[in-house]
Amino acid sequence: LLTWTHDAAAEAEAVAAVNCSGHGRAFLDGLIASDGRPSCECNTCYRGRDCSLLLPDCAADADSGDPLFLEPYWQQHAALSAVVVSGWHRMSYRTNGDNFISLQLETHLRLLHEAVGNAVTDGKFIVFGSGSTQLFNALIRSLSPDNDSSSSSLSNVVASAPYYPMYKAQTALLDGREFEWEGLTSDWANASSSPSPSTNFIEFVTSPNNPDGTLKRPVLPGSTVIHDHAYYWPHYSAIPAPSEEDIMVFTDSKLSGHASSRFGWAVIKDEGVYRKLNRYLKLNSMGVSRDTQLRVLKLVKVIIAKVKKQDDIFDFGYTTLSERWSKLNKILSSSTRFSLQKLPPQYCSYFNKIRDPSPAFGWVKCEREEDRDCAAVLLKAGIISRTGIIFEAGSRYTRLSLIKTEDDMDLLLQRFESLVSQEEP
Ligand SMILES: C=C(NCc1c(COP(=O)(O)O)cnc(C)c1O)C(=O)O
Repeated sequence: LLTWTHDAAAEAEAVAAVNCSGHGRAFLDGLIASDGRPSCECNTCYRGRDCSLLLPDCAADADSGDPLFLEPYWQQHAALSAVVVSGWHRMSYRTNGDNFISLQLETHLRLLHEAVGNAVTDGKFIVFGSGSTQLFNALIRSLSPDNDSSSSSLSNVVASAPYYPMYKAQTALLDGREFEWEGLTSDWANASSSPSPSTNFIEFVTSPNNPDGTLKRPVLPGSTVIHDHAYYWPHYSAIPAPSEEDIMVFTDSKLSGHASSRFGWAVIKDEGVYRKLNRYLKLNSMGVSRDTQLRVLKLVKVIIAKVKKQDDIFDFGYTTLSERWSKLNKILSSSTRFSLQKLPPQYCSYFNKIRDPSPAFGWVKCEREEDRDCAAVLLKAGIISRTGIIFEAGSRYTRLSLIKTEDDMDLLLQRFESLVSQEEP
């Protein structure tokens, strides 16, 4: 018999029942409409009280990697994935001593990596971040010489193009005396004189890569490598073998799709780096919200319980992305103006089969000499993409997000089909 949770449950179910025509949703903390009920928050190009109006000639927005393709999965598993937060849930600053993490959640993340087979965590430490974004600079500072150390060496932070722009933007913003952004690995790898031994290189290696989905390896010999495995899950990539790197970063934004919960984690081999990281996170934010940790624990438990069983999230995600890729590839197969990255089918230990690629993003190249600004060409055709310039890959490339809502994907396919149909045979 429910007592004090009854009203909270009723409130949550009432909001979930608000009709947004399948082109939006209402939230408990959404704006209140004139009739006193939470408003629908509509998908791109949809408007009206119930999101039923599709704006004509509205641009398809394929810019951000907003992982809403997984929203239907959680709506289909509402009872399993909901969590009620009591008014007195974990009010203290302290959780499990000084590292601010839920031991249950840490245990379940280890179980998840074991079940999926994408990372080895035995004998390694785990640290939580408010998004993996918070962990990038935490790691750079923890891997750089202490500013009070005698060594004058700096950490040169580098990445291979095309790379996730956040690495450069954040490092430049938070630039400290101990480190600075030093550009492309290729410039250093080809440098005539190898970097002086006192120079410490920190290399971001994103595998699978954002924007092009390729599985990447470090380029610079002797560099300290941060392996960003945001997309090393079966939705997006074959899992040939578990990653056993010394520094690995993951995010729930791409695992369950809960980008707004701001939850990432790092798997760290070296205890010294682990301790420095913990100190950074204590001084920077005193840990990740415990409300978020509770919610992520619930989601991870659902994912683990369904691993390799009927309707597990990885099957849902891979099936959804594969269908989207086959439609996009079909449209572009008849184009001589645009091409997409070509990734090989690969054996996946999770599905135990050779599988087609299903990366989160399409990496489009404009092939015509005159189409130098590829993002501008697509924008003119009503497609918002993310220019290759910010990935340091030049303007002839542009990125398409394939992980947004079904509505976004439908609009993108419509606009691209129309654009390609205008090509002279
Ligand atoms: C949302 C997008 N990127 C998220 C991302 C992140 C962000 O993770 P958070 O945990 O949401 O902060 C980390 N690493 C890589 C390689 C990523 O691509 C994007 O590129 O549009």
